[in-house]
Parts: sequence; C-alpha cells; structure tokens
Amino acid sequence: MSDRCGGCTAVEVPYADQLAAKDARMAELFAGVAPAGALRPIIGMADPTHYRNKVISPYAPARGRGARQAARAARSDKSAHGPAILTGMYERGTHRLIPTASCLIENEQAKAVTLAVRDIMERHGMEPYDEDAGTGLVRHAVVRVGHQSGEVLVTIVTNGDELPASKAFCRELVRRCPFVTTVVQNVNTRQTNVILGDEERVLYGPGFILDTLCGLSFRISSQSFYQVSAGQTEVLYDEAIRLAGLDGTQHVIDAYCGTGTIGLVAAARGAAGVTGVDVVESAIRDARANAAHNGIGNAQFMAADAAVFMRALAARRADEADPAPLVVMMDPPRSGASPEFLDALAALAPERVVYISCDPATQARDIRHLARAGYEVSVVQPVDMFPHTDHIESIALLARSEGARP
Ligand SMILES: C[S@@+](CC[C@H](N)C(=O)[O-])C[C@H]1O[C@@H](n2cnc3c(N)ncnc32)[C@H](O)[C@@H]1O
Repeated sequence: MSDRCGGCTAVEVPYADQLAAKDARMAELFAGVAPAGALRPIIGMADPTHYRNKVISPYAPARGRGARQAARAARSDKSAHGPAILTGMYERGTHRLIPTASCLIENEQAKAVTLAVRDIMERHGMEPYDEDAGTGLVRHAVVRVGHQSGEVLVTIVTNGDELPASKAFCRELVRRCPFVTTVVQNVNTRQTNVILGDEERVLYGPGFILDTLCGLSFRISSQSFYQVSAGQTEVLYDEAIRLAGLDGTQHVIDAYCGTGTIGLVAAARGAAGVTGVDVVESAIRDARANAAHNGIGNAQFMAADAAVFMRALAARRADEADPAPLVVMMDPPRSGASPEFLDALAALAPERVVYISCDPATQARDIRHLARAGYEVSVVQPVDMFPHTDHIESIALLARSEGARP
C-alpha cells in the first residue's frame, strides 16, 4: 500500500536503517558547511508509529462497479443504503483516492473518526464531494488530537452552507467515537486543492481543543498551526532551548513564530523577554491568546514580514546605548529564509542564532550566507519528526565569530 498511497516512502525500510540514511543525507548536505564534529547523529522517535496527531481525510464517490462493490464490502454498517464512499490517501502524484482502513503513521483515534464519518455519511445518504464535477457535500474531515490532553477536534469541510441533520450527525459521531470533544463545520465552495475555507461554525463542544507542550497549554482551533507530531516536538524544542543557552539576561526573537510555541517555551525557560514575528495575522492572534492563557507577561507578538521586522529592529538597536544581549530563534518554512532576512539578521548581530528547519538543504544554503556575514556553526542536530518519510528536521546553532563586525 505504501508504494501507492503517497504517504510514506520508506515504510518497508527498518527504522534503524532509515535513521542511518538520514544521517548520511545530512553529512552530504553539511560537508563544507559545518566543521568536523559539529554534525550530531539524528535523534530518532521513541515509537515511530501513529505519531501524526493531525489527519486529513478526503471523501469521494466510489466510481465504477468494482470500486462501489469494494467500498460497500468495507462498510462496517451493512444496513447502510447511501452512496458508496471512498476515504483514505491519494495515490502518489495523482488525485485518485486509495481507500485505507488503517495507517502506520496516523493517530489511531483520528483514523477511526475519519472512517466513522464515512459510515455515517453512507447511512444518512450524505453525498461526498466530486472534485471533477464540483458537486456533492462533504469534502474532507480534518481531525486533530491533543497529544497529552487526548481532546479531539473534528472539522467537517463542506461544499456549501447547509449540513442537513447536523445535530444527528454529531450525536452519531460522538456515540461511535466518544473521545471526540468538539465538531466544527468549515465551508469551502472553491474548486481548489486548499482544504479549509474561511467560514466556520461550531456544531458541538467549545470549537477548540487544548494540548500541553513542554509544560505549557496551547489552544488549537481548526485553522491554527500546530506541529503534527507533538511528542517529538517536545524533543525538538528541549534541544533548541538548550542550545539557545538562556541565562535570564537575553532577549529572544522568535522569527517565523507561528502560534508562538517556541517563544513561549523560551519565555518560560530563562528568556528575559520574547518578541515573536509571523506574517500570518491569525497565527499572531493565537500566539497572543496562548501567552495570556499561560500567564506569560514577558512575550509580545507582531504580525509582519520577518525580514522587514528584523531590518527595523536592527536600525532601532543601533541607536540604543546598551542593548540587551540577543538570541534569535528562527523556524522558517521549507523554502528557508530570504537573503533580505539573513542580511537583516547579520546587521542585528545577535550573539547566538538557533535555526530550526524542516528542510536541511535550504538551511545549509542559509548557513553559508550567514558564514559570509561572520557567523560560525558549532552544532547541527537533526531530529526525526517524520519517520517512514524522507523528511528531516534540523537544528543548527550559530554564533558570531570573534572579531566579526555587525
Ligand atoms: C515552519 S512554520 C513555524 C511555526 C512555529 N515556529 C512552530 O513551530 O509552530 C513557518 C512559519 O513561517 C511563517 N512565515 C512564512 N513566511 C514568512 C515571512 N516572510 N515573514 C514572517 N513569517 C513567515 C508562516 O506563517 C509559518 O507560521
């Protein structure tokens, strides 16, 4: 199945060999970038199964007699009379749905919810979305599970405002999956690959879940960014904060902060103050709410382009008589940081930079850029956030070399 469903590329490879292959890839990428001894072995996941606490499942009509018969045979409820519906993963490189009853990496409760939604749809005659024709109602279920709290948020994405018998739908879903704590309807009528639309209504429960990460509590709604592998995120953040070497005197810039998770953990673990910046306004609203929710008063969050923000900050600090020592923690998207951001970072001249990346190739490129501006990398620590795939997360610690001028 793995070779078809498009999810895991390395599921047939023993986990130890997957880690060795990732170490070899990192050595290749960082040859000539990090000095000998700086690159550490990857930190593997204690249990590399069912780690994804966010599961996105599309629904589609079963086409052709064979597919319909197979879908009906897979029904847990044999008395269902509605349309035969497929749910699972897309075949690699296509939009063809491969029905899957189980998955090695998805959270098992979340997977059970996606299957229960399909069964309820079939029982109640709810049409799945047909992406070619743009017809039908239910497009996706997005299920998020609180790693520590166990709370479960289900977002049903519909192609239209109406969700007939929504109360009965929720009742039936909670009866089948009693761990579901809240259900939200998201309306997306656009013919696009983007999963969520802008309009939402809460159908059941509070409309969000809470989860605990590194001892702090985070509020997760259907649109919030939250790491999909929360258990290993604690390993990643513990390592990043340790490398930041916070001793109570430094101000931390959390660049590309999302909902503020890294900055808030830094605020709780030795930063004198934190300023977070992200370009997405809703993420900044969530970050501020998360700070308030945790009673953290020394963290502020700005909605801005990170490069523009860094340039302005560098100009302000140049005028300060005795600026506080600064540590920049940065976690850009896969494309890495822009040259403008890196130049502004060099002008800001923090004593340390902790660079977290989900694409070590762009991270190595950016470290080369920072080396030309006088920064030296002393540690590169890969962390396996996505077992059975070829993705690697990596933390790099950089410091301004002796004699380097901002
Ligand atoms: C990998 S996520 C990191 C999120 C966060 N640090 C976390 O761990 O939850 C990258 C973030 O960069 C933000 N981003 C992308 N381009 C940006 C830009 N030019 N300026 C500021 N933020 C940006 C995205 O909105 C996203 O939240």
